[in-house]
Amino acid sequence: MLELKDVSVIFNQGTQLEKVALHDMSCKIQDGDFITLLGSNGAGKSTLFNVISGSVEVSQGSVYMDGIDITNEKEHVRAKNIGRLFQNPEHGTAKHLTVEENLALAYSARKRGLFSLAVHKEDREYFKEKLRTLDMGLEDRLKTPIGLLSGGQRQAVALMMAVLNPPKILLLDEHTAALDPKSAKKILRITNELIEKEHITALMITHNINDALVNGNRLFIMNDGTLIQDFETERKKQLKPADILNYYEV
Ligand SMILES: Nc1ncnc2c1ncn2[C@@H]1O[C@H](COP(=O)(O)OP(=O)(O)OP(=O)(O)O)[C@@H](O)[C@H]1O
Repeated sequence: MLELKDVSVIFNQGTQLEKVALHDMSCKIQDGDFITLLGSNGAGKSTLFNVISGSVEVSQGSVYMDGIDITNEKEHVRAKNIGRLFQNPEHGTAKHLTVEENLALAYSARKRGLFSLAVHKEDREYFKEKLRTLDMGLEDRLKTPIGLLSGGQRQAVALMMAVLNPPKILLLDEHTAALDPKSAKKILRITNELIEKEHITALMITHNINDALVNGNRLFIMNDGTLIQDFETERKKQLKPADILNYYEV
């Protein structure tokens, strides 16, 4: 379980540029939750992800994972338990490296705690088997530099990299927003399958209200650095897109 207790993030504190990006935020994320996250631009969604991944220091409050205080744990240490995907598939994959080298980097980092490009024979078979489940023919592209793949194919590999040795928490930061509608749908379907199969706890930021409603078991709505709504399973099921629009400032 992941818990945030009274977490505030204040950028440029004490200067004219001071910005409270998260304001006294508290929430409990249970194992197996798949939370979709909506909110207007600047609401603090990515900052929340940065707090969870450890790439931004909290100004106040605490973060706990499985009851252990990880507030001061460094990002690279947390990376063993936390996978993250970004809007741009280029973020998180190395374009000059082949598909299998990218997978090897991610695999060695989480499995052995070090970065290695070496692809062991048994690892190659494992990567092939995993890529086959995507049903995109990527198992035959292991030796292709990843920069030559389409955005959708590259995001599918990035997703696989994030869930090799399944992390406890998967952070999806608008990971389908840069893809064409068909690829976006496919990546979202694969995301759901992987989350379910590997029992991963996930949070997904999206600006697509429909995606936020049909995916996941819980919905967070943020505004101005605050969590203003937390819809649990049954309440979420009853929501219509028009209900959501009321939470956006006009
Ligand atoms: N490193 C930083 N330095 C200063 N201000 C920042 C920094 N990172 C974020 N902010 C500010 O904090 C606020 C929250 O930003 P954040 O990126 O978390 O919002 P968001 O909800 O993810 O927005 P979007 O939907 O546009 O991606 C914004 O006003 C943003 O400008």
